[in-house]
Amino acid sequence: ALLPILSYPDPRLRTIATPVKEVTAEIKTLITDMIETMYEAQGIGLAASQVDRHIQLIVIDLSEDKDSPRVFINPKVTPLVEEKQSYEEGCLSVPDVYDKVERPNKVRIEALDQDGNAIDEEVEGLLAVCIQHEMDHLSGVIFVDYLSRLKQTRARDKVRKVLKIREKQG
Ligand SMILES: O=C(O)C[C@@H](Cc1ccccc1)C(=O)SCC(=O)c1ccccc1
Ligand SMILES: [Zn+2]
Repeated sequence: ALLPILSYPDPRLRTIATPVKEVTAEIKTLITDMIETMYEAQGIGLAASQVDRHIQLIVIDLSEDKDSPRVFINPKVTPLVEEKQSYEEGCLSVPDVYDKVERPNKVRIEALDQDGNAIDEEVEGLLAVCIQHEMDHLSGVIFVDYLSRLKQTRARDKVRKVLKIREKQG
């Protein structure tokens, strides 16, 4: 099922997500719904926080054919290099706003997958950027928080406009 995505500056996006204790059937359904919602919204990632579920769960799919989703439960990210790379980020909770954010380009990701198997990988490039962007969501951080006050104000105005247009489209 498609889930509603919270829009900036909704305060619920600032909630700190809690660890997943057990991958229940309900959580497996949530994972399926998040993947469907991510594809429909044309995103490459989605954090549970964005669909108002405050548990440490992320889905990502960087594939061309949108047919290889990855699930990260209770993820932990450790930067592996000092230098930062800047990347033009977007966010499904801040529609039509894109801006550069600097992040470490290579990170170690430790997590569980939906079957409870351990994930422990070194990743770089867009996957590293996306994982750090999603991890921020689980800590109540949104990428516009890294931008200037002026850009944050512009982002709020832009989201308001986009939501009005979407309302009219019904
Ligand atoms: O809001 C989200 O978490 C999804 C977000 C993930 C993300 C995209 C780009 C950089 C970091 C994190 C999106 O999928 S935004 C929409 C999108 O598909 C996209 C935007 C910019 C670059 C590449 C993809
Ligand atoms: Zn986002």
